[in-house]
Amino acid sequence: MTFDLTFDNRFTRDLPADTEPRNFTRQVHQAGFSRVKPTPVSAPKWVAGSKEVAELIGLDPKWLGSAELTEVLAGNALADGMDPFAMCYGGHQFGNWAGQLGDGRAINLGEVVTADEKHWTLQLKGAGLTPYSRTADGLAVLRSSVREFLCSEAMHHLGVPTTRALSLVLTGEKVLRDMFYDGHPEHELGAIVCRVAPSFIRFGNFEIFASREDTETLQTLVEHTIRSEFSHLLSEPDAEIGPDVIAAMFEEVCRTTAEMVVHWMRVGFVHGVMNTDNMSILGLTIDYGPYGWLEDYDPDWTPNTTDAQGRRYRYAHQPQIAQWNLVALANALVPLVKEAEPLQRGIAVYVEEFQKSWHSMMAGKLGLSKYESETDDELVDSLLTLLQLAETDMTIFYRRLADIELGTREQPVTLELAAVLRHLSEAHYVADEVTEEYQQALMDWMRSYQSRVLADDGFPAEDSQRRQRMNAVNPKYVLRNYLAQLAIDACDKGDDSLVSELLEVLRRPYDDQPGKERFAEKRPEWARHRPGCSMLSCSS
Ligand SMILES: Nc1ncnc2c1ncn2[C@@H]1O[C@H](COP(=O)(O)OP(=O)(O)OP(=O)(O)O)[C@@H](O)[C@H]1O
Ligand SMILES: [Mg+2]
Repeated sequence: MTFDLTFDNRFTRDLPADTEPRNFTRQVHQAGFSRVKPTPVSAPKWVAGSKEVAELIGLDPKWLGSAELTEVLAGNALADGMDPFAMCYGGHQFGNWAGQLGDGRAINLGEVVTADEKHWTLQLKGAGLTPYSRTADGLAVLRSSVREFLCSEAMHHLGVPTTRALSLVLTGEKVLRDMFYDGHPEHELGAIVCRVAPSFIRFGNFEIFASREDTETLQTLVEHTIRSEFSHLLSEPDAEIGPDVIAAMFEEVCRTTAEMVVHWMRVGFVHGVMNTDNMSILGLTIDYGPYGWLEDYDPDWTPNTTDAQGRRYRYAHQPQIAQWNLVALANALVPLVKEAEPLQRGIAVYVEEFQKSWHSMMAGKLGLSKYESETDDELVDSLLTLLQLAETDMTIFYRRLADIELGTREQPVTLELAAVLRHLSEAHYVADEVTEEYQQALMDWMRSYQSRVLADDGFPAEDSQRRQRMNAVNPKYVLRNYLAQLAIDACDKGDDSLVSELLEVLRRPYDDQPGKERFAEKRPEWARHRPGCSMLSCSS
């Protein structure tokens, strides 16, 4: 079976392979990967697929849902040209070096090469044991697979760099999970997501070889990465890969990582487990585990129950953590770059790039032509304080702010409390918190905002144009935590219609989509403390 796909497996060609052919848990040395086949499953069943991802990799969408493709994407069959393997990587977890981790339940099928010569690695998540499974079972449950599938695609359509998801299938197997780590494991439905990305190389792939002082394999991995993903940095295709090029690659990783995190901040995404093994060398969001979406704007929020104490991966801390992770990557590259200075330059680029992108992102959210530090530092700071003064839904707030008429420089609208509240009340979670003091702060801010908008020389100060600009960067539809949970509840009962409906709505997150407003509403009260809606377990 070929599905008319052509494979060109660069990773397995370029990197040294593990010489042990048997599949058992172990430390794997001086190898980039181990060849391992997905474990066959009893009753594969198609749940959902992404037509855009099929097209991206040159797969005729007619195959989506077919028995033939379901078999392959559930791990029961291989298409011609596939050469399945699990990668060896390490990582810093919650700030500590964790040693070898590796693809413990992800199995790469191979790299599809498209007519325009792009490479796309297909990877099954939850496809069975590998040498890197440690004490776990190599499997994934439907609950976490629905979350990964929907969020990958939602993030892409929001314009956030991310790995993609081609398919979601049920395996027919039961998987035992202790969701709350409280000694009450239960059987859940097993599932597999097929992820797609140009490369799944993580910071941890470099760290593992550096930690073992295996400079040779480290150099091989860096050469492979640069030749296949950063070839634009080479003066000619087979130019030698020395310290300068490696430092240039690092600088680019710093830049793309900064951009990725700014996007997260823009849409209110909290990754939840930003360990270095979950950081992509391409600046893609990877590993949709205990992630969550900010509902009320709370910079200290993290969805990950495992991180509830230290809150290392809370929303507002993500930019610093990304920098910490980049330092870990830099340390891994020191043996090849030889000196620290060029890598420190990369970190400085991260800081600069983040600051710059964050400013233009905030200006965009507010409908300003550009960020002026002199006025806008104060405007943004006071807004972020205001959003916490009364529990305020971040997504709804920015959409509704765009609707408030400010008038023009010649004819400013006189802002009235009642009118402002009419627009914004939908964003407030607790009516009692809209106190007089809050109303005062809100109106003070609204007036400064109005003067700033009307004084903006870069854009014509027309309300309708400002609304259009704001709505292009402030989504109406995000994968609210409780919506994902509703889709999971239905799916658990065999009804996958909500998964498909959400996938469809989230394809156009910035459009109004009449008839779909219920997916843009704030979190209902029942979901405030419900597991899966407000807090997520790592058990997936
Ligand atoms: N059920 C499991 N079986 C085997 N290994 C697992 C399982 N769950 C997690 N791991 C491994 O534990 C490590 C850390 O897990 P983490 O939760 O970051 O990743 P993940 O959700 O499995 O996958 P990915 O990062 O590929 O999206 C990784 O090496 C991962 O492969
Ligand atoms: Mg992971």
